[in-house]
Amino acid sequence: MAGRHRLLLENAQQLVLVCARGEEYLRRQDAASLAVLRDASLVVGLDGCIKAVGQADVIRNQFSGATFERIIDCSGKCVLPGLVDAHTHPVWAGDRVHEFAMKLTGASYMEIHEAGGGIHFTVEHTRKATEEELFSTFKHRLERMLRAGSTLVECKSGYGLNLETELKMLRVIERAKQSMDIGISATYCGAHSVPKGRTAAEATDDIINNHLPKLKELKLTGEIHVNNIDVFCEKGVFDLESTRRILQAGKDIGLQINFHGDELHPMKSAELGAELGARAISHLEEVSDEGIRAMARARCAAVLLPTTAYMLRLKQPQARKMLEEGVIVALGSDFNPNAYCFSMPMVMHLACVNMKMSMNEALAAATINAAYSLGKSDTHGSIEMGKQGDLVIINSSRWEHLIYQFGGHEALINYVIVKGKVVYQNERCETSY
Ligand SMILES: N=CN[C@@H](CCC(=O)O)C(=O)O
Ligand SMILES: [Zn+2]
Repeated sequence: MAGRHRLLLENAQQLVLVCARGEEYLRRQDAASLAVLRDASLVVGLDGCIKAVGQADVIRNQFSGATFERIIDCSGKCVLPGLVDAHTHPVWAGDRVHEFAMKLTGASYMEIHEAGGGIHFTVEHTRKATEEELFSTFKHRLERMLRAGSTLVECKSGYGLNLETELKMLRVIERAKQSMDIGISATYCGAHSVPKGRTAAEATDDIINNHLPKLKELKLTGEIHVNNIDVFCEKGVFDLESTRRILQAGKDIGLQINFHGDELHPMKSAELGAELGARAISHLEEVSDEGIRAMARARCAAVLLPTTAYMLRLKQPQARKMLEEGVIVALGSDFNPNAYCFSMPMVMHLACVNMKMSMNEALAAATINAAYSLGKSDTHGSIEMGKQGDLVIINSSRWEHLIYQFGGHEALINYVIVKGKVVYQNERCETSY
């Protein structure tokens, strides 16, 4: 095939497709065995989409007359799809390192929250920050995520709680969407906590009567494009009935339901999410057996967050039971001032060790299934013809090193590529033996 193309990756030792038959998600056995090619090459076109993937000699013949803007020799290296981080809170001011110290000496997440810290602390600082300050720290965080291999990231608002600051956060997310290489799925999370001085019922009414109509208006004028609606459904935050009202109202204006549920107490969030047609529910440390079955039936993704369970010393979500029951399991970093982790490779490692997932299951959860949780598996999450050319190249001859080397991704990741363009090249990359 002659003509000009953007990128040729040649002769990778392993090319991890994840899946190869246009699957929207992988579950049960399909998540346990991934599609991997050996001695393979890949071509990305000028439109940023994958044009061909296959055995190196076949691709060489097929593209013998073609020219490429860039060619990367991948001998001895592995190529994987860009990682997808299904859950983050990356726009905020005011870190909480002091609370980390409190938690280490025994304070629980909810004790700190009820004493006015936690989310409230971050809300106070985020309300005071300018849009420019928020954008600058957010941009820096996104760059760190990209360097750790994430090419599509879900990003929540939720440290404003009042309309003014929620919109400020969403404008910051929109600006990054328009100006940065990394892909973003934007989530309105105005129901992340009940604002000080209000009841949950008052906050619910405010969201339904004021916040959501404004979001609808801004979508119509093209100023802000929000994809998902989120609520923190938790004892002492938003109960099941308020959660239902907010999520339904969000769905009515075209948002995908993707919310926090069954984290610290069993709330029947999973049952509610399945009933409302939620795309995804995050956390689920306290999900019921019936909730798991309902999620499997409804094809509602479980977004598991290993950093949270680890840092808060919570009981681990029952990943094995979910996988056995046929739930679509995805992973997220949950980056936020409580869980300060940018790295999906470390998240996958924790999911394997603490939640007993296999490395194949963890990679499926951090690629195609995370993409599904954001309604994006038609364009992201696997290396298949027609999908966006979002890729990670690691300097190792076995892809599993990306999970195995805990915290080792900084030396291991050689290139991160978005739409066929190298957006990060690691000069200090080392060969792993
Ligand atoms: N649980 C609720 N929300 C976040 C924590 C946010 C925060 O503590 O600032 C989470 O997913 O872990
Ligand atoms: Zn969260």
